[in-house]
Amino acid sequence: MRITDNGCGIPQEIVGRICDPFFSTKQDHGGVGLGLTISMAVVQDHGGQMLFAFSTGSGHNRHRLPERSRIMPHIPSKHPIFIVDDEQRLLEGVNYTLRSAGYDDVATFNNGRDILSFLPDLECSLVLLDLYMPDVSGEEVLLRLREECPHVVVVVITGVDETETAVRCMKAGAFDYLVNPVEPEQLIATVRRALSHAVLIRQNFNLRQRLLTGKLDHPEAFAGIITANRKMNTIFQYLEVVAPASDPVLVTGETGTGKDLIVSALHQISGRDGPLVALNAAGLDDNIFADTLFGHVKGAFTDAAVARQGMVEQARNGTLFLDEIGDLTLSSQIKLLKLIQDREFYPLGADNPRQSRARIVLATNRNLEDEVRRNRFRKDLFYRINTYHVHLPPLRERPEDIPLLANYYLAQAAEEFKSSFRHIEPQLSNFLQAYNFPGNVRELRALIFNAVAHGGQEILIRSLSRLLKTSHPPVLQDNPPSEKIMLFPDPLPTMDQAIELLVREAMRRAHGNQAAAARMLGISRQAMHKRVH
Ligand SMILES: Nc1ncnc2c1ncn2[C@@H]1O[C@H](COP(=O)(O)OP(=O)(O)OP(=O)(O)O)[C@@H](O)[C@H]1O
Repeated sequence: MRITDNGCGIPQEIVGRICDPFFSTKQDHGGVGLGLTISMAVVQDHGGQMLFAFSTGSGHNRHRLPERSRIMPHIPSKHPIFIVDDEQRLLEGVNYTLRSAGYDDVATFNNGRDILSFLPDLECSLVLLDLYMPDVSGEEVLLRLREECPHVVVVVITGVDETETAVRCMKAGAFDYLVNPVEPEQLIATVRRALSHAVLIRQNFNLRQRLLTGKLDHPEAFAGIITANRKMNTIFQYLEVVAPASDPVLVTGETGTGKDLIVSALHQISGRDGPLVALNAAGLDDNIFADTLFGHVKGAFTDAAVARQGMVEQARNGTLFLDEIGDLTLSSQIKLLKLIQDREFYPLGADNPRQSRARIVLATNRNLEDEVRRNRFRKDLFYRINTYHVHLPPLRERPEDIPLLANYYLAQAAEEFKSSFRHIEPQLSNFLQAYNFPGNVRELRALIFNAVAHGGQEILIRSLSRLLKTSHPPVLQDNPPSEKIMLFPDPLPTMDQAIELLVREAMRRAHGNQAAAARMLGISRQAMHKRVH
């Protein structure tokens, strides 16, 4: 079902349901040939449902639509803009400028009362508001909008250049205040800024809602990511909020934390109709990077017997995933920055640029801030790709996931090797949790598969014991010191055994320096000396 703002294509049953109490605007686009004069339908995203209004051509009867009939099934609408002005000429002028600039989801209102009749369900992104109107003034509309629809951005456009009024409007929450005559360029630039602001407000709002409910809209997209960790769940919620946007997403985390899985899930919920196309940038020199990404035309260089389509084009309207972005050469970074900023690129040998519609997602296991400090990663590129950023916690910071993942991989390995080792006992789980897994989930998987392939539980215990001897105990780094969690084996060691272990660990970390080890444990040097000997 498609409903457009000129009223065409409105199905009979919907018209039948809502044509009686109608809502009017000054715009008149003609009828739809159903024996009714429908002048406009405004279609909006209404939290999973659709809200729409339409009017007869006469515009005499103005009623608020009853709740029931205004709520319809969801049809996504990108950035609806409402213009409110009692002067027909100005209303049409702004409408025309917006549509000429490609904003075709625009509705017009010739008075403030009509727009207020939609509150609090007004689901547009931006209202361009005249101040001086009969009936209800623009200032009153502004106040009600700020109060009841805080996610809607309001730009005041008025013929009166009064500082006092401008200050009052800005204080009341207007995003900007423009004085007529407004140049088209100025209007478009303001609308662009206001819509970006609206996207941020909405994302913020959605994120808060999700965090409050803790629910996911697309649990199926994350089903392959085994976790019981709260932080991971919050990351899923964040991804659901930013998935429909077009700005880049940066995914960081140590090796083996599941960045690839996250990118697949993000693509799945993005609603994009193109494919997910992935490029691993590690080890690519600048020429190969450019050729792989942008392609070339036939004859671009000696061996270019045929044209090559680059990955940007292959991704179409989908997702372009650039992995190991921290390894890009500086010259490739410039090319990538241009692609992200201008959304266009030149295949090698092409005279004209091509447009890119793909959403760019980037991943790295490096600390990009460090790389920027060391002048190995461009600061401008870092800021440009850092708009949406998720950092996956390492496995040692989500110990509750270790038994889950171990059993998950054990089931797979037991099936593959026809093994009877099919369950990890709690004691063995504790043993696993005592290891810090520098290779994260990938390492855990290899450990389990290797054990099952070579004999089962005994091998797992032996491998783990060997690993534990040379590794640091896993301490959660991001909690305040008083809340640091240490993982203990089961059964617990006795007091003496625990003290002995602590002393040994402190001496190891202090490279045998007793004074330094004593400071670590908060005891005197003499006490340390006694413990060591
Ligand atoms: N939470 C998880 N649930 C199930 N499998 C996982 C999970 N996290 C990671 N894996 C698995 O671990 C392996 C490594 O994951 P992935 O390739 O996504 O890591 P990565 O962070 O991209 O690593 P790298 O930086 O080395 O590319 C894959 O086999 C992946 O399926």
